[in-house]
Amino acid sequence: QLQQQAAAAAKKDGGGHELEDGAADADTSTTMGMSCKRSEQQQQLVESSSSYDYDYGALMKGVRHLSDSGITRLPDRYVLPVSDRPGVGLIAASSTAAAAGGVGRVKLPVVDLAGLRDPSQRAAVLATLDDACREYGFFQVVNHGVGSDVSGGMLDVARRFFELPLAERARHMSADVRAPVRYGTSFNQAKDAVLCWRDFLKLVCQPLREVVPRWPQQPADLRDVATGYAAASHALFMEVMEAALEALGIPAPAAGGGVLGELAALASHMMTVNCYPACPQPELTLGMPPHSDYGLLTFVLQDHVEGLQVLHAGRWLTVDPVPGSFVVNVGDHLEIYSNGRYKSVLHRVRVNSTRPRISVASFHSLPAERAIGPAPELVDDEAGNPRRYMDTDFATFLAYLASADGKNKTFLQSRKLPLHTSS
Ligand SMILES: O=C(O)CCC(=O)C(=O)O
Ligand SMILES: [Fe+2]
Repeated sequence: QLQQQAAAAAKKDGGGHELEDGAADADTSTTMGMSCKRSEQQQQLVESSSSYDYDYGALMKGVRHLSDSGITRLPDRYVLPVSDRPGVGLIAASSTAAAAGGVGRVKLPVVDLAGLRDPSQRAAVLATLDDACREYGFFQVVNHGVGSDVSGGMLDVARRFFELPLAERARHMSADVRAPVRYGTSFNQAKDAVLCWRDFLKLVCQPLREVVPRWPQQPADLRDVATGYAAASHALFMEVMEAALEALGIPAPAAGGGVLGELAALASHMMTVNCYPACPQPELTLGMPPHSDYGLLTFVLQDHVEGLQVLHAGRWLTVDPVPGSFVVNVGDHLEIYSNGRYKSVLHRVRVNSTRPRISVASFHSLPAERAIGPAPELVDDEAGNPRRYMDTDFATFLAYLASADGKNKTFLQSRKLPLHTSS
């Protein structure tokens, strides 16, 4: 029976794509085509919503294994169609965006947490944060107080995890997307028609005390280091979320109230440790396809190697890595909660031929079953601020996947109220 399942999985893998039409095949010179990629968390939900079986064959060895084996040519499974390759600049349908096209660099707006903590500077920092979330959906935080022992230690233990023998890493492979620990490769290895040049270790971080005993025991310090890092990331998330709510003009609730109170009581938190090894033909593939993130805010810690690109005004901008800073981006839930004021934007990861790259992405949001809609404070028909999104929870997400919408709209687009679909 296992063999049958593996065969079925391999077949789906080869072009099944029943929930994902358009991702690889669509005309990617339009934003719509590009938008069909779902976020990692969304992919997970897809896996959990269909009885999916993995092909535990050669594929599963991942790209670290391929890179270590010294290949000089990119295997066909990783070669993207020409229109999806990273060097192709034309990514938007509109002529202005097409004219802008291409690839550039960006120094993300800087949100200084020391300034945020200083009453005389807080308003100015909030204005920077507000601009960044509207314009880019991305910013970086500095002076955050998370020590280099914590963040540098996390990157270091991540690197050592991927240096473990494959057999040790493979102990954590799991088809159960809710497993507190999961090791794998590509974006959604069971479904990707073209694989991505990425291996990952996914750690569920909530409730922290309960899940840590299920995390890897190798390297021996991983649990300790990742626990400290997860706690720091959660604390940072709470502080930045509080600032974002203030910037949005949502009054601070009485202690324990409002969204912040809910998050303090119960938040969802997942960490993905990404490994992008050196790749023999980086211009033919991607480490991660264009996608948006599903939660409220994502905190990305990256090493000194660039690779993250953000879609802005029709161009892919490479984010300059700033050692010691966190890259923060708005997820789908915050776009909805802010009634469209903040943008959950597409981003992707490029790889290169000489330098392996490690990143750690922490996804923070409300619990999956909590319905999220625009904050009432931000909806005011008379002031020209009608409600722009329907309420959204896990169940509506699954319904979207099963619907025709899932084939040609992003999840976010599918949650927009009809009046505003063109905006
Ligand atoms: O590797 C990166 O810099 C970004 C990772 C990312 O976008 C994700 O994990 O969702
Ligand atoms: Fe992402």
